[in-house]
Amino acid sequence: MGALANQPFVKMNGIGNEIVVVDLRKGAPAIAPEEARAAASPQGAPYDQLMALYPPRIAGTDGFIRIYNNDGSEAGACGNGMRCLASLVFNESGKDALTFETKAGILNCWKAGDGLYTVDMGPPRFKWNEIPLAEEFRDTRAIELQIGPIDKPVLHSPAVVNMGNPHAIFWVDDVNAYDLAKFGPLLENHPIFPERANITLAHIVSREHIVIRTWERGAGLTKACGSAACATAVAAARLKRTERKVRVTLPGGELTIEWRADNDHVLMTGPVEFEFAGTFDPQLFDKAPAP
Ligand SMILES: N[C@H](CCC[C@H](N)C(=O)O)C(=O)O
Repeated sequence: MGALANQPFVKMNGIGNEIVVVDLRKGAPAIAPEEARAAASPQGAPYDQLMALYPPRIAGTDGFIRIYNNDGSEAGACGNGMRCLASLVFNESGKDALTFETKAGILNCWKAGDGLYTVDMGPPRFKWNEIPLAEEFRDTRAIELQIGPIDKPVLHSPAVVNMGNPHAIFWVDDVNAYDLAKFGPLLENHPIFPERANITLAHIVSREHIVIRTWERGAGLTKACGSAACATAVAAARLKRTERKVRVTLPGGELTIEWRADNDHVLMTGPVEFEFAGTFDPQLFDKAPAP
């Protein structure tokens, strides 16, 4: 019958990034793309990302997490979703620190006080074939890619970073001055990105503050993308335009991102919000929409 029929879920958000968490620790098959799309429909629980928690596969971890975008595709990492899911497991377990296995690696989470949670997103990756890009670029701090007229590009020379998923960051003076709903899908699906990419517009306000807006791979415009905030902070620090610890303002709120010098890991700290709990109606999945 699939994984989600009759399954209880929790609807949350991480600074406006719409997250649904399902606890499949009792065991369930992997979620099929059409099931993920049906679950995200208005009759289900509309979300940007669905976080599915499975039993641990590695001793010492608290679970294995698979992450789905609302178009049914699977994501390696989701920073905001990790905080939401971790907050539920913190409440249930009374632990102070949690470790989860994801497709992007093993991630640690801990309580940062004042209702904030920190996720260690691991180290960023910069090699062209790790992003991945379709062709070799030696310097991924700025790659040759532009959109708009050739002699007067609208957006150009993004930094690219893999933060558990592929990101391209375009530096601009005003993140609201561009039609991201128009340029986002073109860039997300550009042939230079064989696995597509999350597309971010970033304005560096000061050495400690960046403002961003993101078109997410597989989910479109969202109010916040945690891994994009991490990727942007790292890309700006690589260009020596910011410190390694910055405040990142997203349409839905603020995150603190720190790229540690000692172990190269990126730490993301922010709040979570509980919205409501529900159960997926099995009928949703009888007539799962075709791709
Ligand atoms: N919203 C997420 C990122 C989802 C990434 C996803 N769109 C992909 O790479 O497929 C976050 O807070 O990090």
